[in-house]
Amino acid sequence: MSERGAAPYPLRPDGSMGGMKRFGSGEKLKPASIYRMLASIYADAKLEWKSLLAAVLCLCAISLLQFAIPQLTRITIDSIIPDRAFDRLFFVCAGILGSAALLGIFGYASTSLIASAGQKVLYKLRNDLYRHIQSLDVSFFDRNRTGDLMSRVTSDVNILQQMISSSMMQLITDLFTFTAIALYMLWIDWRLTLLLLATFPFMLLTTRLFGKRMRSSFRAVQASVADVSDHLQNALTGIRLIKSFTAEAYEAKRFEDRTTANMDANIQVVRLRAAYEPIIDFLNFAGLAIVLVFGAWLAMTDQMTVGTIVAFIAYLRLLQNPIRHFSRIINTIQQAAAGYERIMEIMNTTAEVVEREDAILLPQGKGSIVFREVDFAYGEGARLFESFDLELEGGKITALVGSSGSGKSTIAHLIARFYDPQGGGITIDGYDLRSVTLQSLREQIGIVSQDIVLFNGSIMDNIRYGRMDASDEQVLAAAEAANASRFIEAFPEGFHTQIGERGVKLSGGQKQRLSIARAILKDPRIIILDEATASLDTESEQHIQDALSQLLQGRTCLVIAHRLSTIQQADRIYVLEQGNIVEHGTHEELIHLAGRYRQLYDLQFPQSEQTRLTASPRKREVKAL
Ligand SMILES: Nc1ncnc2c1ncn2[C@@H]1O[C@H](COP(=O)(O)OP(=O)(O)OP(=O)(O)O)[C@@H](O)[C@H]1O
Repeated sequence: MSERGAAPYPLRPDGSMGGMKRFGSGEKLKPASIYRMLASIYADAKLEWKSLLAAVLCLCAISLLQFAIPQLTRITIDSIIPDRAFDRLFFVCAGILGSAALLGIFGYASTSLIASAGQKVLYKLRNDLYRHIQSLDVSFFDRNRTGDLMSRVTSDVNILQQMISSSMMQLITDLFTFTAIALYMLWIDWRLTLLLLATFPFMLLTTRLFGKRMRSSFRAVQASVADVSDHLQNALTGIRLIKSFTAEAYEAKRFEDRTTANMDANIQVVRLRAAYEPIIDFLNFAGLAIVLVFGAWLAMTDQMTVGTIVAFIAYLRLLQNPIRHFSRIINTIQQAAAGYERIMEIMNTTAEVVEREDAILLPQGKGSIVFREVDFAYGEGARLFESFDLELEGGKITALVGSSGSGKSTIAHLIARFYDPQGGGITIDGYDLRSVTLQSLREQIGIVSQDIVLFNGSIMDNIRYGRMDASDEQVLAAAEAANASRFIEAFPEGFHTQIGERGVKLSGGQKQRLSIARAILKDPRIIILDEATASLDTESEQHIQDALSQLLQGRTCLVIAHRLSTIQQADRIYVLEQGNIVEHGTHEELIHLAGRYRQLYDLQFPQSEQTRLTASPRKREVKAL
């Protein structure tokens, strides 16, 4: 197997990740993209239009109540106090308390309605995103970092959630309140109102200037979060490697570099916010000064009552609230828009390996696999195969040997259609892989490799992964055939023993037998063993060999092996070097050919060299290419 894992296939020279761009480079986020985000999110929210409508009505009521309370103050100052109307004080008191209670009720209703509609939209978005990521092909995962993808599904979606649940509601309330109050103030005294509103363009300008800078800082924050989670993911899964190389200090330093970038980006955001808020506060006070000075002059010249000035001051706060909140809301919206773009990048990435519209179900046949004039390169890399031909006879065992990087695993990947060749074609029983559905193709292929993935769950669940609808009896039979029953039953909880991160630990050989049981249960027509016994000791290898011979019976098998002891029974062995077949034949034929295979064999079994010298030099009918 090639070394995939620690550093996935790197970025292209331009820093891009193929289908998907990387973020954090300060690209421009246009208002149009914010609008598109809102439109698309709220298009999804249409499903929830009844709750949204009810929430909007609640918000209107909140705006009216917020407008009404200062009116009570004005009435008290302007008419109740001068008239000494003690009896009306009760109504003022009841009015204020009643309005406050209603504000609470409408606030509760609108918050919970919007929050639950928002949650439902995000639930859908997160699941769509996950489903879409799963539908993308292997090359997408080669190009993109796991931690980065994880942060898109988790933290980017969370930011959107924050925006939908709290910020948007605040924005809507503010807009209603602002419009109602501005109209009222204009009606009462348009000169004072216009004077007051003169500070608003400055506020908007400041918000806009800071908004631009904040946006790129947010992107940097989000990109650094992705870097941190990517590093964590790599380091935690590779903790054994780190320890064996005592690379803890080196890794800690690399982690520190990423957290430093994250800290710097966050500090930048805080600094911007810290500079922005005092400017807005200053403009707010300028508004207050205008109301007080100009209002006092109006009152002194009997053009306005004191009550109206007090109401104006109360309204001023409400009028400024939207702008005040706007900075916070705009932050969240900016963050959400950056997150949304990152999410949409994935959603807009399409798989390269796709099913044709007229794809048919691959019929059950003998399972003969033919590569005809196949050209293949990974991504933009150098060509690995050129006009490559290969035949795997149905129902027979074919082995691939050759030096590391010669392309053995790639052949397995091409058969499973993890990648498509750029030229030529691959057929199974005469059906081009591109003409059949992916499901029907992959259902007929079982892959057992050296890297065994077991999920958190019981042993039973893990074997059943091979065929979800299998009965318990079938799972037990598969485990028996894979020589796994004995060790499974030795656990106190038998097949219900939990494995994975928080369950029991299994040895390499035990894991391997579970993966073979899984493949036996799947009962595929084609089996690919990719270095399946590479890292086992002799004892467990014997168990596994027995299990494997059960698995291989009557199927088309492709065995990729470095250890030549495991493939001597193969019907045909191909020796691959740098994407070319250099020899093929049976084990005996290749030994007598005394070529590359013989060379590899002698390296692994030095005592056979002696045998060779004494063996008759009878030439077999061997094809050496
Ligand atoms: N996903 C990938 N993206 C880019 N290049 C890849 C990818 N997988 C493999 N390669 C490259 O393709 C070549 C063939 O790799 P492959 O894994 O098929 O070799 P192999 O014969 O199976 O090697 P080994 O015996 O070491 O497993 C190597 O040069 C490898 O670096």
